[in-house]
Amino acid sequence: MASLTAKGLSAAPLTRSIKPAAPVTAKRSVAMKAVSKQDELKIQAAHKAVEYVQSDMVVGLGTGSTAAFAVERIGQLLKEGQLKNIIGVPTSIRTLEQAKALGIPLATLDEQPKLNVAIDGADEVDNNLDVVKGRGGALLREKMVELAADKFVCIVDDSKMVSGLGGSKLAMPVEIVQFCDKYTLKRIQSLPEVAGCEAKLRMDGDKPYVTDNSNYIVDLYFQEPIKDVHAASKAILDLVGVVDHGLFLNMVDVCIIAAPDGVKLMERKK
Ligand SMILES: O=C(CO)[C@H](O)[C@H](O)COP(=O)(O)O
Repeated sequence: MASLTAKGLSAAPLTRSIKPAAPVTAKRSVAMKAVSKQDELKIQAAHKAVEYVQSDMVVGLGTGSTAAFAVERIGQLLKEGQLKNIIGVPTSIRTLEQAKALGIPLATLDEQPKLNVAIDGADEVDNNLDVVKGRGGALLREKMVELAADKFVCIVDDSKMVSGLGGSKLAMPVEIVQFCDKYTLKRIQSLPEVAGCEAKLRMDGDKPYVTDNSNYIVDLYFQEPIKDVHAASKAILDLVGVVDHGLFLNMVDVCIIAAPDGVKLMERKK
């Protein structure tokens, strides 16, 4: 198990002093609609994560409802002049469009191969800070961008915490090429490293869901947490036809977890 510290946010190693976020109320959200209690937690985690962003940084912009609050906050700070000269590297077309609308200057990994920080949500987080991502379908670009960042800050509400990955009984996604998808799906499901999982092609209405990279997604459903996530990761990735999967292992540096009783921070010790 990785060595982690859990601590209150007052002890967080943040250096930039910025105007504190306006108190989160049920009236505030990305689209200024009423937000749920869970969205309030996501906003708290997102705003805390944005304190890692300083002027002149290249920042990975995650995908999903939690990450969208961080993107919104970065846009707001740029507009107010509290942040300057930020370049965002979006992890999906959705995020690219949101960031563009907010006026955040953008680049690709081709143009900015080295990022200072990336901020993104997750679907499951375990005590080692290994995470499942990609229920929003953006896993490949997320993994590429987040691996290129000096610091990957993961932001979640406490509903995402699990004792073992796969334990939420929700999907663990695998991005595959479209060619002979049923063949690849069967090969994934037959791997001993994911024995007992059920594999389903992700659908978008009556058609397969297509990722930003024109691939399909196979969602794996587990009854029990995955026994050996590293073995599962390698075995899935070794299959020809698989592009990547939603197990993000040894990648998260800091996880900000918002819960009704406060916001906590867990750090991976290097
Ligand atoms: O990996 C992702 C998208 O591919 C998201 O970060 C993940 O699904 C969490 O999303 P949300 O913050 O909406 O719960």
